[in-house]
Amino acid sequence: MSLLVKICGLSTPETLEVALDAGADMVGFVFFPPSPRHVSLETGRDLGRQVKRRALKVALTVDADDATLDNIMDALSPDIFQLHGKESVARLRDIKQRFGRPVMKAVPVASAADLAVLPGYAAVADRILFDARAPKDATRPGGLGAPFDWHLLQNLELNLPYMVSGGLDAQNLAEALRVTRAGGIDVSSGVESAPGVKDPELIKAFIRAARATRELSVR
Ligand SMILES: O=C(O)c1ccccc1N[C@@H]1O[C@H](COP(=O)(O)O)[C@@H](O)[C@H]1O
Repeated sequence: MSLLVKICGLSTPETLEVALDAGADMVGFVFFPPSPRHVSLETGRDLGRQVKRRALKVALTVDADDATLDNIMDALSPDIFQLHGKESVARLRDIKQRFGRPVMKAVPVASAADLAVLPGYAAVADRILFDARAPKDATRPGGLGAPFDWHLLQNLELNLPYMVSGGLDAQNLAEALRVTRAGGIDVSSGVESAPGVKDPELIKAFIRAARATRELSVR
């Protein structure tokens, strides 16, 4: 299986086009007002139309209620929901049932104890995204450009596809993949010149570096 590359937090037609042209497999749109990458429903609708099946559209939400998800479904019609809050296993089940879309559950990682939630989520989620646990006083639970200790996943046995994120960039992604054996990588800050400002050259460099790791065994 080939490596999945997700570019997250796209908010302009220009940078979305760069990511699609460069061969991103997944493009992520953040629907979380405190984030510098937040997009309105209207912008999400326009960006979603622009994708034209060239990549999977991912809607990133944080503990969103049904009404919010209804609106996102209507505007973006995402291929996947990325649930980046404290959503319970039961909530994942509800969302899958109600919206009929796969869900990728973000699991915050700071220590081995954080992996105890995996059996519960693995029973329902379609994919797991391991991200660095945000500090307690952070304004958002992700998108902070901070890595976690990838060695915590070194001996992971998970019967589900998984991706890693958190502080990845073109320079460190190969090592993250080598250690974690993840099937995909997800980036936001590492392809930006400032929070929320995507840099076309960094997007291209990230995807180029990811494709150069093809010889690594991935899952
Ligand atoms: O990008 C955001 O602003 C964001 C807000 C709330 C939850 C998650 C968010 N981003 C996700 O966080 C990880 C790591 O991002 P980074 O590369 O360290 O900036 C990634 O999955 C983003 O999709």
